[in-house]
Amino acid sequence: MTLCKETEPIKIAERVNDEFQVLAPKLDLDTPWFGYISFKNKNENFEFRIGVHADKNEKIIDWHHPIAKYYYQKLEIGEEIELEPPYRNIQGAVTAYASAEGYSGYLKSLVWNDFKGTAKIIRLDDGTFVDIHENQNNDNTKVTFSKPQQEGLSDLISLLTPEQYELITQKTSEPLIIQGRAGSGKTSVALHRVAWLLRDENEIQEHHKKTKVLVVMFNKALQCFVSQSLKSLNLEDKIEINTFHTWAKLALESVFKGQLIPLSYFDLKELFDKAQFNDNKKLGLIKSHAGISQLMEAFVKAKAKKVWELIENKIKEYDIDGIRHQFKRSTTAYVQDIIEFRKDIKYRIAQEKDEYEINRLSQIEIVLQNIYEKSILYKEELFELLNHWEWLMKCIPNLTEENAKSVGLRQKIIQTKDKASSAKVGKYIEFDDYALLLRLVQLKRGGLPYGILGEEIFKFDHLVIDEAQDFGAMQLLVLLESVTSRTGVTIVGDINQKIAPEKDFVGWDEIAKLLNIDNAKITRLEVGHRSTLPIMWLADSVIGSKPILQGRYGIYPKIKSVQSSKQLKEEMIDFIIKRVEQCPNAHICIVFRNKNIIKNYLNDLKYLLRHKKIEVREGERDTFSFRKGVTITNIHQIKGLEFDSIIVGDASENHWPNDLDSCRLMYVAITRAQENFLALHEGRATPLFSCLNDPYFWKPVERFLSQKDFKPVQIIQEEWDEALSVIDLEL
Ligand SMILES: Nc1ncnc2c1ncn2[C@@H]1O[C@H](COP(=O)(O)OP(=O)(O)OP(=O)(O)O)[C@@H](O)[C@H]1O
Repeated sequence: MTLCKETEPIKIAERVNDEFQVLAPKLDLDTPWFGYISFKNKNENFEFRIGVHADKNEKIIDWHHPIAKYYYQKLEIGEEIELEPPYRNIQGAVTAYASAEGYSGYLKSLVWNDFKGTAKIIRLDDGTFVDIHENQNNDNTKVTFSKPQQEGLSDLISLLTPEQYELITQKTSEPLIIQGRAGSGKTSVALHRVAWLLRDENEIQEHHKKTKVLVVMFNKALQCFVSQSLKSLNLEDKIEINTFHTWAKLALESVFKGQLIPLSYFDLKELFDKAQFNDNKKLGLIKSHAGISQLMEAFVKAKAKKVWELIENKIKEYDIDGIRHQFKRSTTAYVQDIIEFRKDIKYRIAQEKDEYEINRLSQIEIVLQNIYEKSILYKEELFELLNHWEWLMKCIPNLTEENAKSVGLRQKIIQTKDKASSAKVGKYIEFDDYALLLRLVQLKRGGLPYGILGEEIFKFDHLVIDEAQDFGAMQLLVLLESVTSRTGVTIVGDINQKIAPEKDFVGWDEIAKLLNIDNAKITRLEVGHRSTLPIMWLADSVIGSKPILQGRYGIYPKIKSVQSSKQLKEEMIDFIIKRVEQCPNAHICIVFRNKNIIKNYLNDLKYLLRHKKIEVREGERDTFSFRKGVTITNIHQIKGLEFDSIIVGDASENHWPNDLDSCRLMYVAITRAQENFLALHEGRATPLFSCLNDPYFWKPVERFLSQKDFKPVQIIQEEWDEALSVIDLEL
């Protein structure tokens, strides 16, 4: 079916709708294709439809195809394109391009661009099509259509901006570091990049035993949210996606085979209280300092030297043919070297017939086995390392002797809990020890062990770190060492959303240094796509960031004062009922900074909304549900997530004073909202919203939104120079 010959956008949408109904059942997709581009030269018209999957018979190319690049580049109508080989015979001027979104085989929306301009057509619930581009206004309730239920990151293959497309398709010869505004698509770009790389056989070979791509984040609920989007990206079962905590725990369990017991925050508190030890948070922080890594490296190097001297000494009388000299002696990975050495000796024994030779080699094997067993006492070595206060002071700048000694004492309390009298340490560790132990294993083995016997080393081909701002230096280092090449990494984050204040973020330049590429390109994504422009404007003002006038129109965020908690609940109910009437699939999140009051609201709201068939539930870690309805949760659960609407239920000064942590947490809360943001407060309002007292605060947004198409006005340098050039001076 040719679309480019039709000139009426509504008719085009109807034709696409017919096409979708025929193709969708066959291609088994909501949206059989999502992108369209046509171009024309003197002799020919070319038309391409772009989909997630190619279908030759239906003339659909997939989004990896080189021609799809022109769709993503959002060329100007009339712009000439000439394809690179082998498609050189395809060339002409762009006549139209469009993006389409379907739902259950029907066209849901179509953005059509041709020489007449842009049309944005949507299908209403009654099956008719309207062009909403012409009728845009600030009220998102005027055009009613069913927003589909969203249970994971929405699929945006069709919507990628040219900048996002370029990042996704960047080769792995360079690491990708992206920082950017909330909702600018960082997580989405990282996942699409993995999907892109997994399609390209030259980049990542799929491994038949273990997945070769690791995606790590900090927040459990975000991991669940993102996991729900993997199917549409064709990434299900192809990647490992985990929180750092779970990934590190699993990795350590395979090393220690059940000999580790992590201590919770409460266990630690009890331990320190009992020992009358002041658990100074700062002391815990020392463990995630990059200096410890240098110390560890020096420590392992020294051990390696000693161990090889010992091996030399012990086996020289049996090693008449100098086998020991044939083996690799890495500066740090001596445990792996011993494993290889022992494997070879075992092989020689198996081949040998001569009894004397077998005995001789067996003696060597016994020595190696004994030394190997003593070399994998990682917990004991960590204990030794942290109890050397002089070493700690050398590697961590400005560390006082008192604090250095306290680090050791603290470690003693943890690691000697319930230990057997014959052992140096017990089974207990704290969360920060995960990274330290893994790093120690990596140094001594050259990577993390893998395979039934644990003798092989496994590395990922590609690593994605999401929410990088919440990782400590040691955790980042462990992750970066788990990937084959440091260029095979995608790291994304936003310092304004740092909600783990106890960890010092190493900074973007430092990450580039850790990657050993000091000049690595750090890309910044500026446009927030999740929230409307008014919501982003407020969020940027809360963190004092320079706002940008770009984005979707929408209604203004509200802050309301209430007199009692009864009235607060009434306001919530009123908001929820109205919003669900407008948008039945909306997922509304009520968020509190104070975790302890959630249960109280949960029960009351369940009761008050019982007749409206609106589900109310608590959101917590991996039990977080992303279905329509109401989720009540605390601020630390929602980073990276998105909701139709956000209500902050305790927006008073008590809970949200004007400090850095509050600013960042409030920024996270505001930017989770796609359409609506409401803050309610009993008592004095948080000073974070004082910008709203400025009568001019919304003026720039109002002016911008009143423009017909919301493109920011760009002034190019020449225009600027020309406008300001002074030719005659009237003196
Ligand atoms: N080019 C785009 N067009 C339309 N929507 C987009 C685009 N890019 C991203 N989005 C949408 O914006 C939302 C935010 O995307 P994503 O979660 O990837 O951003 P983020 O930068 O990781 O956000 P945050 O920092 O807040 O976690 C998602 O719903 C995503 O589908």
